[in-house]
Amino acid sequence: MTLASLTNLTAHYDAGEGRFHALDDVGLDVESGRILGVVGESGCGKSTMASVLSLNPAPSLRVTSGTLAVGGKDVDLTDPASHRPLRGGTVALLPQGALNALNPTRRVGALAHDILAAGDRRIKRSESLRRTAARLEALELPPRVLRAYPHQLSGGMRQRVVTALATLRNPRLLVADEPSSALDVSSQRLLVDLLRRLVSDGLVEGIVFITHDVALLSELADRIAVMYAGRVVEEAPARDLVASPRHPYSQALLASVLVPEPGTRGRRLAGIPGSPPDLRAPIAGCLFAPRCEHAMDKCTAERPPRLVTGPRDDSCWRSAESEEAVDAA
Ligand SMILES: Nc1ncnc2c1ncn2[C@@H]1O[C@H](COP(=O)(O)OP(=O)(O)OP(=O)(O)O)[C@@H](O)[C@H]1O
Repeated sequence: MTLASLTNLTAHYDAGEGRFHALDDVGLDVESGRILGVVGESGCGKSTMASVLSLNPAPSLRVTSGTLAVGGKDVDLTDPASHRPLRGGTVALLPQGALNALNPTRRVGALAHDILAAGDRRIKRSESLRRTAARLEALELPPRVLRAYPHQLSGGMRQRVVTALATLRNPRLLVADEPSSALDVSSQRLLVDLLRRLVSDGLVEGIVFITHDVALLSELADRIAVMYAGRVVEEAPARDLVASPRHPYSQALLASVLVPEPGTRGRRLAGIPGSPPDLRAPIAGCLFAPRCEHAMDKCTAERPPRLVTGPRDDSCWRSAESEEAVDAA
């Protein structure tokens, strides 16, 4: 069952005399009880999309179209005034950087009370603390954490506290924006286990997990969406996407993290030649065409359609034409 549907999200930043077209007709579906991973290079619009999806759009961002259907409601993403009642309760953000996400001058218990009071102004402090202690325990944190200031906690504990606070109001949809990027490998693993547990225990109904780390997503996510220059270019079940990416950008992205280092058991980061397009001017065709070894004339002239085949879809003229060839045969 679909928990949340994002459709037709288009947004830009005002950049000096022009516009920076950060998101262009982005659409995503999150199934109930599932984790959707979103992956892409730095600057492709992941955090911008996370800010809109979690109903906390970046202040200078102008959303020109977009709807989020979640929990039986259709949210008009161009109208931030309508977002407040849903923020934190229906949709919540698990932000980047656990240390910066916590006010250093307040104890964890006080931060938790503020969050719960935002959803229920009459909640008593004792009730807030009781509920928070239970959530901390579920995340294997001792009750003493309630009295601690953020700087008194280790990095891994802080990340778990941020996770506890973000999910305190049992949001239906949790948007996790690179929450693991600053963590060491063992803290990263704990976080991944924790997020899986939050979904399987029903404390959150679904997660959108944003990262540039495909290897991490291949373990965590049920489905993966690949973003390039403000567009989703491919979406598929995680296993299918990792085993047989269809869009040339997905292929290049996967190759860039999965190239074995000669003579070692490690894996080398291989760059993708060229650089992402300048999004200050509208671009008619496929945004990856200038870097794509398979590009045809059509690719630079016309935006490729989104081709849905079974549980996966991609937006590439090569896929569209081979599908037409199959249909014609
Ligand atoms: N306030 C802003 N004004 C103008 N442009 C911005 C602003 N914030 C972000 N951008 C641009 O929008 C694009 C998308 O940025 P965003 O932070 O969403 O990318 P990202 O995929 O999350 O990158 P990273 O992985 O590095 O966090 C980038 O090219 C960025 O330079």
